[in-house]
Amino acid sequence: MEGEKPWALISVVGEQGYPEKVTDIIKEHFQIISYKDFCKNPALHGPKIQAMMVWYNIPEAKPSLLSLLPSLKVVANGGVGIDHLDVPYITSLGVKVSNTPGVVSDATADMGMALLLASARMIVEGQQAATDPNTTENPHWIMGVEVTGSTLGIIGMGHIGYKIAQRGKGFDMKILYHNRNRRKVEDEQAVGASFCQNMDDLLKASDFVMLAVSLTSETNGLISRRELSLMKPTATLVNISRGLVIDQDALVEALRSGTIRAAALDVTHPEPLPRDHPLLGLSNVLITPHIGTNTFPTTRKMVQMMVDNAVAAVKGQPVPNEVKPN
Ligand SMILES: O=C(O)[C@H](O)CO
Repeated sequence: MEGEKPWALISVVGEQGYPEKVTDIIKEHFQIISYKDFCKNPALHGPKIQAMMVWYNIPEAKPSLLSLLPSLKVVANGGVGIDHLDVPYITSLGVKVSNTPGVVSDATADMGMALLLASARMIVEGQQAATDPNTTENPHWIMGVEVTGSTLGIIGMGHIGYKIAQRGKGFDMKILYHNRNRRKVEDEQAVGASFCQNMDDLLKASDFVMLAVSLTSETNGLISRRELSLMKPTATLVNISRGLVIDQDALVEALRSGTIRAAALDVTHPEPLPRDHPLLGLSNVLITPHIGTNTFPTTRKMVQMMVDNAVAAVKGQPVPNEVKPN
C-alpha cells in the first residue's frame, strides 16, 4: 500500500530528470520526493527519507544534506563510477552506498565508439553543411580520418574498455591497451589486443586514444601536457571516463596548437562547462553532456538495480551491489 512504502529522495522528475517511465520502477517500492520539492521544506521531509537515489552528482550527497536525513539507510548511485561520493564519510554515518556495475558497459562503450566515429568522420560538420541553405555542392572540405584499420589505444581495460575493444575489432582496428593489470591471454586474443605496460608507447602509436579508466587519485590528471605531446598530430582523444582524467587546460593548448587532431568528450570538469569555457569555442572538439548510459534499456536496468539495492538496504538485508570504503 502507498502509505507503507518507504520514502526515497531523487533528483528531479519530469522534463529535466528521470522520465516517468523510469520513475515508475522506483514508485513500485518507494514513495518519491524530488530534490526540488524536498528543498521547499527539508525539516518536514528529511526525517522520513530512507533512500537517496543519486544520478552522478545530483543531488550532491554532501554532509549538509545528509545531516537533514536522520533515517537515511542508503545512497543508491545510478552508474558504476562513485568518484563523486565520499564513501568513507557516508558509511561512517551507518548509511550504505551502492552502484550499478555491469549494466552500463554496453551503452557506455557504444557511446565511446559513437564519439570516435562522429569525430573521425566529422558527422556534426556534415549535419551543419547538410542543413545550411548555402550548401550547394558536395562539401569537400569535410575530410575525416580513416577508422577501419587504424590503431585504437584503450586506457583502462575494465568492463567498458573491453567492450570498446570488441567494437574496435569489428572495425579491423589494431588494438593496444594499458591497464593496471594485464588481462588474461585468452581475453587479449579474443579481441586481438596487445598490452602496453608503458602508457607512453600506447600514446605514441595510437590514432585514437580512448579513456575508460575510473577516476581515482592515480588517474586524476592522467592525460596532461607531456602525454598529449606524445600523441600523433593526427590522433583523436576520446573520453568516456571522467573529466578530471584530462588536464583540460593542457587539452585546450594541444587542440589549439595542433598537437593532436581532435577530442571527443562525453565527460568534462565541471559538468556542464561554463558557457565561456575555451573548450566550447574550439571547432575540433565534440562534446556531449555525460549521456553515455542514456538509453531506455540501460537506464531501466540501472534504475532497477538502484531500487534492488535500496530495497535491500531499507530492509536491513545484504545490499547486492554494496560499495565499501576503499
Ligand atoms: O559511472 C557511470 O556509470 C556513468 O558515468 C554514469 O554516471
